[in-house]
Order: sequence, then C-alpha cells, then structure tokens
Amino acid sequence: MADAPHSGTPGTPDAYDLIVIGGGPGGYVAAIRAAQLGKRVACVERDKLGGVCLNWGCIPTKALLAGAEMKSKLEHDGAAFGITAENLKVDWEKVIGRSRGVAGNLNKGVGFLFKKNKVTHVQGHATIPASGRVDVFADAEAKGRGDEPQKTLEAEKILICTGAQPRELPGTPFDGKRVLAAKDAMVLPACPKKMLIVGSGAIGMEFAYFYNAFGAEVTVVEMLDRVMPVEDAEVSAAAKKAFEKQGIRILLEHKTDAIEVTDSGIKATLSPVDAEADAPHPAKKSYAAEGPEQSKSDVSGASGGGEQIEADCVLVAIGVRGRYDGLFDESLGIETFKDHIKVDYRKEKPTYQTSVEGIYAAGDVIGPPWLAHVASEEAIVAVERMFGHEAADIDYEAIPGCTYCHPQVASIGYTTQRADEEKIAYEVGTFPFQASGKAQAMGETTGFVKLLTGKKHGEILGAHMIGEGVTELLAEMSLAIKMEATAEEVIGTIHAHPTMSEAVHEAALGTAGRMIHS
Ligand SMILES: Cc1cc2nc3c(=O)[nH]c(=O)nc-3n(C[C@H](O)[C@H](O)[C@H](O)COP(=O)(O)OP(=O)(O)OC[C@H]3O[C@@H](n4cnc5c(N)ncnc54)[C@H](O)[C@@H]3O)c2cc1C
Ligand SMILES: NC(=O)c1ccc[n+]([C@@H]2O[C@H](COP(=O)([O-])OP(=O)(O)OC[C@H]3O[C@@H](n4cnc5c(N)ncnc54)[C@H](O)[C@@H]3O)[C@@H](O)[C@H]2O)c1
Repeated sequence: MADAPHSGTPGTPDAYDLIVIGGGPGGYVAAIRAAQLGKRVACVERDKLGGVCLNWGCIPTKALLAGAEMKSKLEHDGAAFGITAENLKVDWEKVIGRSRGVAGNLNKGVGFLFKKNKVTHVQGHATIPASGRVDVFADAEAKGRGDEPQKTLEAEKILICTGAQPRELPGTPFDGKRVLAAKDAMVLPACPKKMLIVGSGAIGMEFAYFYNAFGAEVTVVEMLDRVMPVEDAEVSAAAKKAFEKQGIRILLEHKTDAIEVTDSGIKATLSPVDAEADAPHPAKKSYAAEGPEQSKSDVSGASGGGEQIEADCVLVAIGVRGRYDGLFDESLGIETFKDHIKVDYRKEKPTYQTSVEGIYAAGDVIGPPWLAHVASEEAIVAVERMFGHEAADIDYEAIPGCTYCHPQVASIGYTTQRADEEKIAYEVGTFPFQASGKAQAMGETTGFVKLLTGKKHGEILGAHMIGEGVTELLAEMSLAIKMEATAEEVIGTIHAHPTMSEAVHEAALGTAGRMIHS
C-alpha cells in the first residue's frame, strides 16, 4: 500500500470520497482525476497497476511488434536500401524480455503518479458486500476459502473498472501452453513452428504479423467474410492481400469445431460457416447502439466436411467479456447485460451509474468498444459528473481505432458500408501511398487513406487508413470530426512536404474531385 493518510482508527473502515476498483487505464485515470478534484481516493488493484493495457495488452504487444518490424525491415527491405544483414540472429528471450521490461517501467510509473496525486493504492482483491463498502482480500480465492477481509473501505461512491477477460472457445479451455490467450502468446518460451489463430480482430492480426515475422507458419481462421471485419471493406481486402503476401494463411468464413490438445500441440477441424447461421456483419456495428452486440463467438453453424490442421499451439482471439466474477452478490442488485455491467452510457449525459445508486462502472467491464482510450475517457467523464463537474459526452460514433500490425490499420467514423446502409449521401476520396513521395522514399508504398465526406456540406464522416504509420495520421481526422471540420478545411490546411500526412490532404482533395497527385 502506498500512503494511507485517511485511515481511521484500527478496526474501523478507512473512509474515502471514492473507491476505484481496478488500476487499469479506466481505474488509475479515474483515481487521479478524482484526486485532482480534491477528493480522497483509494484504488484497489489485485495485480500490477496499469491493468491489461500496460501489463498484458496495448504496451507489451507494441513492444513485441516493434521488434518484428525491425526484423522484417532488415530481412525483406534492407537489400533495396543497399543494406544486407547477413546471419541475422534472433535472441527470443530478449525479444520477450524487452516487452516485459517496457511494461514493468510503465506500471511502476502509475505507482509514482498515485504518490504524486495522493491516491491511496490498496493491493488486493476487492469485493462489494454492500453499497458504500468494499472489502479487500489477499487474493481472488480468499473469500471462497472463508478468509476474513484484510481491509474494509467505505465511500459514498464506488467506481468499478475491473476490465474484461478473453472468451474461450466452447469446450477448449485456455491452458497457457497449447491453447493460448493473448497474455500467454506474449511470453511463449520459444517461437512456435506452426500456429493457428482463431479470430482476425485486433489481437488475431497483431499476433499473426508478429509470429509470422519471427518465422512461424501462421494460419488465421475467421468466421466472417473478411479480416478485421469492423473495418471498411476496402481496408479489410487490402489487409488480407498484404498479410497473404507476407506468407500468412487466411481462411475466411471458417470456424473451428473442436480443438484437440495432443502431446505435441493441437489438432483442429476448420469448417466452413453455414451462411444461414451467419452473424450480423460487424461492419454494421454502431457503438452507439443499445448495449454490447452479440458475441461473434456465439455464432454456430459449421456445415461439416472441414479441413484438419495441426499446429504447436492455437491463439484464441474471439473477443472479450466483462470481468466481474465474485465482485458482488446478485442480491446487491447490480444489473448485467450480455456479460457486461449495465450502465446508462448509451443515453445522453450518462453518469455511468449502475442500477445501484452510488456504484458506477466504466471501461471494458461495461462493454464495447474495448479500448484503453475509451476506458480512460469514460472514467474521466464518470468521475467529473459524479462530483458535479461539467463534462462533454463521449461521441461513441467517433472513436478512433488502430491495429498495429504491418501494414497498420487506423479508422474513425462511418465506413462506406454503414453510410450505404443508413442511406447517407457521401463523397469518397482515396489516395494510395504508391503516389506519395514520402512513402516512396521510405519504401512503404502499401496502403491508402480513404475519406468519406457528407455530399451536401462536405463534413468528414469517416477516415480509413492502411499503411506505414497511419495510426499516427489518424489523430488529425479525430480532431476534424470533433471540430465538425469539412473537406475544404482539411484542404485549406497546409500539410508539410514530404510527409505521409499529405495523403490525408490528397484524400480530402479527392472528395472534391481535385486530387493532384493521383
Ligand atoms: C493483447 C491486447 C492488446 C491490446 N491492445 C490495445 C491497443 O493497442 N489499444 C487499445 O486502445 N486497447 C488495446 N487493448 C484493450 C485494452 O487493453 C483495454 O481496453 C483496456 O485495458 C481496458 O481498461 P480497463 O481499465 O477497463 O480494464 P483493465 O486494463 O483490464 O484493468 C482492470 C484491472 O482491474 C483489476 N481487477 C479486476 N477485478 C478486480 C478486483 N475484484 N479487485 C481488484 N482488482 C481487480 C485487474 O487486475 C486489472 O488490472 C488490448 C487488449 C489486449 C488483450
Ligand atoms: N490495437 C488495438 O486497439 C487492440 C489490440 C488488441 C485488442 N484490442 C481490443 O481487445 C478486444 C479483443 O480483441 P479480439 O481480437 O479478441 O476481439 P475482436 O472482437 O476484435 O475480434 C474477434 C474476431 O474473431 C472472430 N470470431 C469470433 N468467433 C470466432 C470463431 N469461433 N471462429 C473464427 N472466428 C471467430 C470475429 O468475427 C472477429 O473478427 C478487441 O475488441 C479490441 O477492442 C485492441
């Protein structure tokens, strides 16, 4: 525990204005913001501060991917630059170790931020026995063992930020060795020779790129009809082409029926998905729609006659569900909905309050979009509103999303498919990196920037990008949408030459039929 200046006398509960449960990007940001507002705050975390994001998600994967990019660049692109690295060697332990080191530095950083902001960090597993009270146990099993809580905390307000956990394939539990969740895939003792990946979402494609780059033979099986199905269809198609060129095998409209764990690995049957039992297309997904959508893994309908595949291991990346097992008793009355805690976040001016007064929830535990920046923003809005401050609503229609494989994928707002479905009249401008001087100079000509603008007023409706560094280019379009900027305003903004960002400028020109360089 860091400092506990607000402890009461021994035997009496420690009193706070706010108790935050979970120290991930939802929880730790909420705790700091509340402390900035002058509140007495405790944050209970049973593991390391930083949550999945810093310890087992966003950050360590990006550290791994940076290594994969370095290797690929030297191996495949170096010769064109006149640089050949002979006998390129990989020290796998260091590849993994560097990623763990980066995560370690950052989680310690959150501890420093807590001290700086006078947030009390309570180490342990939290449960909510009653409104206004949190019991802290040594670990998640302690209560089941009949142990007494190590500590009891009291506050008028409790914020649940306990995150999400990976979904399992029915009948195929994670075992950490052969049947892997993302966390396991981040610390494998050696690079597998053959790997099956189920699901081509963000986790599936980031790991497919990573393991393929380090020499594994990777097969990705996706039940829908394109990879990264939440992206614009043109981006999905370009991504598939680029991944296949790298040697990744992709099997669309297939699912795994059963996975057998053998002494040497796994055996899976991959069968075509029955079209009639197909899921609603995720491209139709609107984050502002009521509640989380049906889990894509719920969809069944294999029509049999599938292919058998053997591999050293399988990474199951078919989505997540809220993590709140054992956090509270049903009798407390906290309502859940489709594996997530129900809050009012789909309405105007949401408070993020659960069905129980004084108990709030934010981040992955309340449903999609399951992203760190969303968790943090929800947490800030929840805290500001619960303490009577003004806060702008989160626009769930304009959440930026990035996938950090190579080529990178980045998007915000309307896809072409959704605009068509909603009968929104739009213009499209697409600028290929092939036509960009900077992309040519860098040898990174794969991909494009595609913008959608309203036909009548030219407002930016959506931006869809694939290629080198597009995850950094996206911020301009996030701001443009927030400011309700039009294509003309992007066109009138001078973009430095030569930069990849000129592709955004050109795509905006394209929506007005005035593209110069393509
Ligand atoms: C492999 C991977 C890569 C990802 N990459 C990205 C990315 O690049 N960009 C992005 O935006 N998102 C990414 N995500 C998603 C991102 O990690 C999550 O959206 C984010 O971590 C959610 O934050 P959170 O605070 O809601 O939950 P979490 O980060 O999951 O934090 C919840 C915390 O609560 C703690 N906790 C749970 N129950 C209790 C309890 N009862 N008592 C005490 N503590 C408890 C947990 O130990 C955990 O530390 C990735 C996820 C994965 C798995
Ligand atoms: N770069 C990032 O921002 C990043 C990186 C990793 C994870 N994340 C977050 O973590 C969450 C979880 O990631 P994820 O990749 O597990 O989920 P996801 O929802 O992004 O993708 C799951 C994919 O699996 C497919 N699928 C589901 N069941 C299947 C089955 N039985 N057989 C074959 N395919 C199946 C779905 O159609 C979907 O394409 C994501 O929602 C994302 O928000 C974000």
